[in-house]
Amino acid sequence: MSRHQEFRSVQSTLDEHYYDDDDYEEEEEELSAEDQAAMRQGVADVKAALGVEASKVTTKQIEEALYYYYYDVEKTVHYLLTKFIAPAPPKAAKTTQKAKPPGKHISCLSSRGAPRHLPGTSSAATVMMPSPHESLRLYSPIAIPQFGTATPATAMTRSSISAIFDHMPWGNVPSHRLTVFVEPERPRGGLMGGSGAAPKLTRMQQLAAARKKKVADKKPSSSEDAVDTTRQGIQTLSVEDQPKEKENQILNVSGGFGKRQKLSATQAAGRMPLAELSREERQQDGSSSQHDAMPPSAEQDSTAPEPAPELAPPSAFAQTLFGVGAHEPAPVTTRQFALPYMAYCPSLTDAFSKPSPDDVVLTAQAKAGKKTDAAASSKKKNVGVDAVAHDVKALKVDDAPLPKSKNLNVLSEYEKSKSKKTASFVVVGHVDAGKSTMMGRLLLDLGVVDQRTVDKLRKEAEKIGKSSFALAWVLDQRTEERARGVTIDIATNRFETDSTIFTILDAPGHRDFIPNMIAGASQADFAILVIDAGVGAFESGLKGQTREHSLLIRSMGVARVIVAVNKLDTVDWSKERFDEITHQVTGFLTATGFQSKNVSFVPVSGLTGDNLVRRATDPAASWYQGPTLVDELESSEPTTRALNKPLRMSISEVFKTMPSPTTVSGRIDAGSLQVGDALLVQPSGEKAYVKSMLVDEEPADWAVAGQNAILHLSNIDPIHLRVGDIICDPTHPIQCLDSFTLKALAFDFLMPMPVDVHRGRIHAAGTIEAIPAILDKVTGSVTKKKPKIVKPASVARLVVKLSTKLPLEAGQRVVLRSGGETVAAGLLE
Ligand SMILES: Nc1nc2c(ncn2[C@@H]2O[C@H](COP(=O)(O)OP(=O)(O)OP(=O)(O)O)[C@@H](O)[C@H]2O)c(=O)[nH]1
Repeated sequence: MSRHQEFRSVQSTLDEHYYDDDDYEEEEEELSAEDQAAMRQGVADVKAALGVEASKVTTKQIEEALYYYYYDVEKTVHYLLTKFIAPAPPKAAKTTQKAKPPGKHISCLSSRGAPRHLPGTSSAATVMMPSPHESLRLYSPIAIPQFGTATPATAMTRSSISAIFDHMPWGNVPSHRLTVFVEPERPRGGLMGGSGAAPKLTRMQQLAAARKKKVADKKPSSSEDAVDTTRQGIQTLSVEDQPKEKENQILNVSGGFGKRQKLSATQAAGRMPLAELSREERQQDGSSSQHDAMPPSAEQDSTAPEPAPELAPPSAFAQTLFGVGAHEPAPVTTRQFALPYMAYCPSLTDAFSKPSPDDVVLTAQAKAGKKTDAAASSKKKNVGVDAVAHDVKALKVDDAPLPKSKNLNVLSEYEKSKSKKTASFVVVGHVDAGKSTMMGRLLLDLGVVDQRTVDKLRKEAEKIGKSSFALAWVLDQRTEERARGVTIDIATNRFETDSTIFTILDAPGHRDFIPNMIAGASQADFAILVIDAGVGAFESGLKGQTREHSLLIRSMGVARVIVAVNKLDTVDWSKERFDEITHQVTGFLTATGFQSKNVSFVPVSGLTGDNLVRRATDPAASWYQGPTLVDELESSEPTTRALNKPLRMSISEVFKTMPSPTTVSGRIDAGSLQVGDALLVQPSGEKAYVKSMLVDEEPADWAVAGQNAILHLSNIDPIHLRVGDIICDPTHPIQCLDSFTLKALAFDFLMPMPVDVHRGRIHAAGTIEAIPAILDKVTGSVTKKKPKIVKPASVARLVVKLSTKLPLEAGQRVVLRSGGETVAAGLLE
């Protein structure tokens, strides 16, 4: 392909890509009067300048040259001289061919993008000469982009095309006159417009970019190299190079955070950028860097080495990622800013980085034992001694000394002791039956609470319009309970008679608090069932919690119940009313499973105290000459104690006391314990030791089943202790189960269904998974296998699955509730 063909190809490509036919307009109009005048003057001037040589060129040639040089006489003369009058001798054939006026073969672009030729001549046929500026713009490598992206064809031929015009005089423009091309601002968002954000890459471009990034990432020989590279980069980010010592001094005093504060303060004061701040600091130090001293002109000189930019110190995040590096010089550390918690050592990891206190003790004990043997066998070896010394040292640091045990025979101590009997009773009954008032009055009459206290409570109760609840407030001590006038949780108190120490468990009557009532019932030896003798109240109670509570206490193993027929003062101590209630409740209780010999009735008024501690003074009550409530309580024999069984104590409360930050209280259900004993807490599985204890509020060395004890524990964190947990003998631990079989009395229809499982103070979600059998109530033998449903009042064997593991074992009493109702209760098999 000849150069001309090559150029035409390029030209056509450019035309094709950048010019629409619509934009192309032939300028066929005549010269304006102004142009004609300029042309006439130009021709005259050129001819005058050429002198005799003017005869060698035609007027038309002069006009065309003038036109294309915009009437520039000097350029026109130069052109005519070099082209027509005294042309340079041809160098070679090829060059000669090159010297032919290109305008004969090409049409060129004006600055507007249209060919400039003398009006009245054909664009294709007329000699067309691009101005030097136009040729530069067209063929300069930087000129192309202004029209958009060059096609591959133009890119390939661009360099070769520029050579075409090497010989042309208008190509020899002095460098100082060359157009300096400033690349125009690219349209925001690319040629297609858009937001100006990075254009969306195509799938192919994304893949290419990912591949490129992958190759770039692989460049460091190893990951360490990469980290080093990054670290070096971070190091170069440091603002400070010179005033290291001063910086270190500052940090030695205030630490990294102090430095950070200093910087922040300065920045805040001056509102200067970090880079300027750094320079400011250096100047203060009197050690301006070379870079700082450089004048702005020098900084801008392109021949000068690229000045190091003002760099920010590595961010705290970068330092967190890459650290400081042991080999790095101290100044780098001066730019460390303290992050919150950077110096914090998580106690959890530390907690497991060392042996537990128990492990240390056991190891020390084991080694101490071994040491004796080792010393006897080989005294020459001092290794064991060092080990024991180390362990002893560890003991001093980590562990509280273990409580000493007196190694008592607790059961024989209990038998020898002449202490009073102990008994716990739960007070149950329908809401507002008068349970709390009755217990408050009992405590007042027994002298446990003095009259002044009750008067004070009465005044307080009067303020909120609840003066009738003054006695109830002796037990209902919570603000919410007092405000609402209902008991919410079990309230405990204690009193003594001549023969027995009683613990009161005052249960809430409201159906919303049945779980708390169950918790109270699980600790009781017997129960007082309070019935409101008022007209209508008894009847509604029998349908409500009188019935449910009776069922529950029986299911919880309570065999003895004293029925206190209360508020008889409101019915004028009517004997008929009392007899009626006695008759109905006896039938109901015996149907529930209580033996009639274990059920007794006392007509009382909790408000006045009649027949509680003393006999009724109201003459209307003279018809009753039977025992008072306290008499009934004293005559109630507590159930047999499981003294010889493994220790089981359910936790009622966890609290702090002076002798121990970890104190628990509860009733000992089985077994015994003494100070110094090791205990196991389930379900946490944590071990603890009995540091000291109180039994019935008196310091004691031991405690047995049936007693309420307060234990001060050591070597355990309170986090492992919760209300309802079981404290047991580590050698005979209670198991934690998530499935069990229950022999239950149905209070409602039962089938495979979700239930709440209550045992003492703990409860969890569960499901009746299967009903293997219906049992005979008396003999316990199977009457029907795998029933689909269990009717109320039937006894059935149930398989219950729990959502979580609970400390459970055979013989324990469990209550199942569903939809806020008690549906079954029974014994774990
Ligand atoms: N007239 C009379 N009123 C009584 C008697 N006993 C209690 N009351 C009143 O009955 C109301 C309820 O008494 P509480 O002792 O709060 O009843 P409760 O059974 O403990 O209530 P909950 O525990 O919330 O179920 C109070 O206003 C008492 O003054 C009584 O023997 N005679």
